[in-house]
Amino acid sequence: MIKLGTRRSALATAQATTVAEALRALGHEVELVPIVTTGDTNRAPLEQIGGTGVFVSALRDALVAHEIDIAVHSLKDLPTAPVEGLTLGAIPVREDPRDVLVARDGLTLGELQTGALIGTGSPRRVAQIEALGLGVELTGIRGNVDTRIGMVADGKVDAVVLARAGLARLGRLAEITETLDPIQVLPAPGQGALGIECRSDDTVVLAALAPLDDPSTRIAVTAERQLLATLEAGCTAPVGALAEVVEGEDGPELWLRGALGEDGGGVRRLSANGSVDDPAAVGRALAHELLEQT
Ligand SMILES: NCc1[nH]cc(CCC(=O)O)c1CC(=O)O
Repeated sequence: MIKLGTRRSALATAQATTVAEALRALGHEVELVPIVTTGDTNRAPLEQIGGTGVFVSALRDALVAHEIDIAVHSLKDLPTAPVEGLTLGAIPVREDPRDVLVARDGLTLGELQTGALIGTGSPRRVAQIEALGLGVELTGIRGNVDTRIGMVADGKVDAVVLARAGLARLGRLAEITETLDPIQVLPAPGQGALGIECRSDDTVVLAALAPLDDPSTRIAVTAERQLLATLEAGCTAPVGALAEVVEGEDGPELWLRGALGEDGGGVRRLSANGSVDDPAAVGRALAHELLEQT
């Protein structure tokens, strides 16, 4: 029996259930174990209570304590620093990584007038939307996907920005009014991908997870996460990154785009192509270029 730990939110449960079903389809017995994290019980702004890592540490503690064998994370919430004794046993095929707008009356970003209120608690989304110069107001909000969409329905804000992947997993794609082009808003590193964590010495679970891994997704998110780590940025930092394995003239290549919000407003943006054999090097190099850009 494989014990799979999950947070109780609708999104976390949907993600955990998908992984449990995939493992069951391969003939494994899987039990879901609910875990409560600080991020679920404390409604203060994430920056005050330790960033999105708060969603993760309780699950990691449960893994180390053998209370669970597998933790399913949204990869974008997983801190980049490695944890002794734990490893990502599988990174499955990622969902569409882009951000989306859910606005009143079917509006798109360009149709929101000066002074319109957009709700988002993400410094990355704030930096990139402000840099578009639309004259819209941004206000910090928190809460699960349902709460955030509810703020649009209640008229508290004109629009919210969310990850498309979350809405896909909750069956709520119909509420999207615009999918944002990464040229305007680059998603968070790892957005849309799941990270399935287990103990590094658990050979039985590692073997069970191996068929769920998608090498192209792993390559892409490795570059994105190394870019984030090199910028020494936390999960709530104004950093966007998106990598793809594309077909180049001499075979597959890694294409990485990065965005870094600056203190005084404005966003630095750069792109690079590199080798799929060393995605971390591609992420590191682009991070250094972003830091040197003035
Ligand atoms: N920050 C919370 C969070 N963590 C993962 C997702 C969506 C799913 C994903 O990106 O894999 C979301 C919601 C959102 O940003 O709208």
